[in-house]
Parts: sequence; structure tokens; C-alpha cells
Amino acid sequence: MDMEIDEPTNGTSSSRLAPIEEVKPTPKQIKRIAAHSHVKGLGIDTETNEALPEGAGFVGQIAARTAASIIVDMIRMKSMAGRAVLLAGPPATGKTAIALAMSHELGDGVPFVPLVASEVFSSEVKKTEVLMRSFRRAIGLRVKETKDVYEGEVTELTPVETSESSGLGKTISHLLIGLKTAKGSKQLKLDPSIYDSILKQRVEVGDVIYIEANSGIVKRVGRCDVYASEFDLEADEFVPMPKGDVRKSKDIVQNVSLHDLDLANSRPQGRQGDVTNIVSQLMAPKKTEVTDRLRSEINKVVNEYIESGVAELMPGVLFIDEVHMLDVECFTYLYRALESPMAPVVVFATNRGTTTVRGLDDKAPHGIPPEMLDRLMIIPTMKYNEEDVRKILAHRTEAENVQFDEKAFDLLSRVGSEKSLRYALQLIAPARLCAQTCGREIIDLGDVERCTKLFMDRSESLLKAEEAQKRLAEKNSK
Ligand SMILES: Nc1ncnc2c1ncn2[C@@H]1O[C@H](COP(=O)(O)OP(=O)(O)OP(=O)(O)O)[C@@H](O)[C@H]1O
Repeated sequence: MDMEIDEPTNGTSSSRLAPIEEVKPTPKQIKRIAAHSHVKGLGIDTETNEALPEGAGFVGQIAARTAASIIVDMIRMKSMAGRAVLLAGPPATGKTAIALAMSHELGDGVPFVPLVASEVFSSEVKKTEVLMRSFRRAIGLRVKETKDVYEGEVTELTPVETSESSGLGKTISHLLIGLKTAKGSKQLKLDPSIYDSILKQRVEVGDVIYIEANSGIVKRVGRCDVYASEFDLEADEFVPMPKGDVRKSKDIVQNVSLHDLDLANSRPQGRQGDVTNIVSQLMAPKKTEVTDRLRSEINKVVNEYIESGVAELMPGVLFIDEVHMLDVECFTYLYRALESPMAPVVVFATNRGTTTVRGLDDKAPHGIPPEMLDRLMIIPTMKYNEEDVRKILAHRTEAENVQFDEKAFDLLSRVGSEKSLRYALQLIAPARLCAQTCGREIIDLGDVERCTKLFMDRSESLLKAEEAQKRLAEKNSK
């Protein structure tokens, strides 16, 4: 049986929003999150509801993790409205890691948006706009749709050229594609515009794909697991050959954030393969601004989706580090934003005690105005003992796939507890490089010693700067 797919139609249930398939999720801030790849959750004992001494990659910090898990329960019971969390404690005591673990506990696909308060101050964008964008990035939407699709392992991929050639050379008249499932196979004849998206996704014979019947949108699911032993090492994801018929109804779930929807709808929209539209998009400015009107329009449509059961709201975690850097204007904006029915969970963090509130002359605990402090559930984090530092370093070296010999690891742990955990964590990568340049995979004592001499920790660097200043003052006084 042949299938011709010519004009893609909008896949979503509302024509007022850009099709969800065209909404590209914003890439995660990989660097900031990679440092916590060993943390998989809060590590709570399900019987006692207390944090385990060691669990889900977390070590110690039991009271803070238990408190964070109570907050997660409050979020699930929807009793956090108008409130936020503050993690207060010395540097490298796991504040970011706890906030990230909270988003893991809230479920798969729940957004985690880290923001350093100083990022709010930009000469180009208003501070409240930066905050608003981050808020909307942290609100996820899980869109579930049942779609008519053709799905199977690709057995044939033949672009057929037109018989007569134009001045510009031959063009493709259609694409022949063979799809196979465990139950049967089908050959489809596809519109050439679909070939572009097949090329972009580098679909090859042996891949599992699906094509939406009413829009022609193609999605590569992965490589069929029949080919799993082709190479010793593979970067690809293997998926089983689909069961059932090639043409079927499939539940498709996509996670996007409100910010992704804002962006997708701020672009002039056109239909795939429509030349006049592509040209007009080139001429037009790339993006129109995301205005408050556009946002409230999107909120309205999203609410319709939620009411009709097509979508589910997933409030994520917005983590604002160094909260003492925010000023009064930002806090005033935040009071209002926290009360909105579509608010993520806001987790602030700071390592400051009492300090001046920016924009006011008054001092306040953590540099936060009292009106905001009243709305906060404050969780303190404590410094680690030597044993905990050793265990955290062991988790990190395992996550980074680095091997130390016993004496080298003893020294690294001592450095971590005597100087700082962050300093010891930062020595792992250069120590590995030192070993590799000597042709070794296992880091030895000499590598760690060398790195501690080459790189200073914060207190040593501060001492050196103070000494230099003292010498200069003595010289000037002579
Ligand atoms: N209790 C812990 N268990 C496991 N890993 C931890 C723990 N605490 C901290 N870490 C790890 O140590 C590193 C530093 O922690 P993190 O960045 O969360 O500290 P922080 O309190 O946010 O620091 P800062 O105040 O400097 O922003 C990270 O790699 C983190 O995953």
C-alpha cells in the first residue's frame, strides 16, 4: 500500500499554538549539572522517611536532605504556593546538589533551572525579564497525544529522481521507504519534503523511525537492537523492533517548558516545504519579541490543554544561587511571581550571613529583605567531616571514571578535609592529566602532590595576596 504525505498539518489540538513537534526544548546547562552526575535523588529511607547516611549518591547532610524531602512532599500536596526554600550554608556543602535532587524526586522530565543571581543583571535585558524567562523555563508541560503513525525498522531508503531535468539539475520526485515490524512490512511513497528531515536526522537502513500520518513529521527512535553487536563500542541507542502493524495509533509524550512555547510562538510560523513561507521567514526578522500578551495567550491555550487532558503541568525547580546578589526590585517581582498559580518551586541558596540588601541601606540575614524571609522555609547545610569528604570524593572519582592508588586517594581526602572539598574536587582532572602524560591510567601520590603545588586553594591564595599587600605597605612607609 502506498502512502502520499503532501501538506503537513498542525499536529496539536489547537491551531493557536505552534505545533508541539516544532518546539525545541532548550538545551540543559550541562556543565553546571555534570558536577552532580553522581547524585540521583535525596536518598531517603522509604520506611522512616529519614535520609539514609548514604544513598542515591548523597553522603551525610542528613537533616538538610530530610527537610528537602518534606518540601518535596509539600510540593506534591500542592501546599508550597507563595513560599520558597532557602538553602543556607558554607561553600560546597551540597546546596546545588540538594536542589537538583529535589527535581529528580519530583519525577522524570521535571525541569531543573539553575541561575546565579548576578546573571539577572544584564545591560540588554531587564532584570524582571530574566527572572520571568527563568520562571517559565522551570515550568514543564507534558503533552500526551495519540497519533496515527507508520512505525518500523527502515529496510529501504530510495530517493527517486524526476525523469526530466530542470536547468538546476535533477530534483527528487518522491522517496520510497520500506518499514518492517515483527508483524509485517510496508513500502511507503513519501513527499520529497519529508526526505529533508530524514537526512537531517541521519536516518539509515536499520534504524527504527516513525512518521506521523497526518503531518509527515519523522522521528528517529534509535537503532534496531538486531544490530547491537555490530561494533564493540557504540554511541547509539538501541531499541527493539516495533511489534504490531506498521500503521498504528501511538501515544506520543513530549516534555516542553512554557519558555520553549514562548520562543516557538514568537517566531514567524510557516509550513514545512512551503517555499514562499521559507522566503518570507528569511526576509522577516528572526524572532519577534516575547511579549506579556504572547505569554498570557500561551497560558490560556496551555490551560485549555490541561483542562482537556492533553497536557499535564509539571512545575520544576528554579534554583537561584548567591541570592544575596539580587536587589529589592527583583525581590518585589519574586513575591508576586511566587503567588502565581503557574509557579515553579523556587530554591534560593547563599553562603552569606548578615549582609546589606542590594538597593537598600539596611542589613538583613543573607541579604534578603524581611518580607521575603517570612516566605522562606530555611534549610541549613553543614560542613563535612573527614569521613564524609572521603566518601564524596569516592563517588566523584567513580562518576568521572578516574582511578587513584591508595596513597594518592588518602592525600586527596586529607586535602579535601583540611583545605576544602571544592579544591580537592578540582584537583581530580589535572591529576588525571598528569598521570596520563606519564603514560599511566592510575593516579599516584606524585601526581596529587604535583597538583597541590601547581594550584593553590582559596585560603593560600588569599594569604599570598595579603602578604604582598603588607610588603607594599612597608615599602611605601620607608
Ligand atoms: N552530601 C554530598 N554527597 C555527595 N556529593 C556532594 C555532597 N555535597 C556536595 N557534593 C558534591 O560536591 C560538589 C560541590 O557541591 P555543591 O556545588 O552542591 O555545593 P554548594 O553548596 O552549592 O556550593 P556553593 O555555595 O559554592 O555554590 C558537587 O559536585 C556536589 O555534587
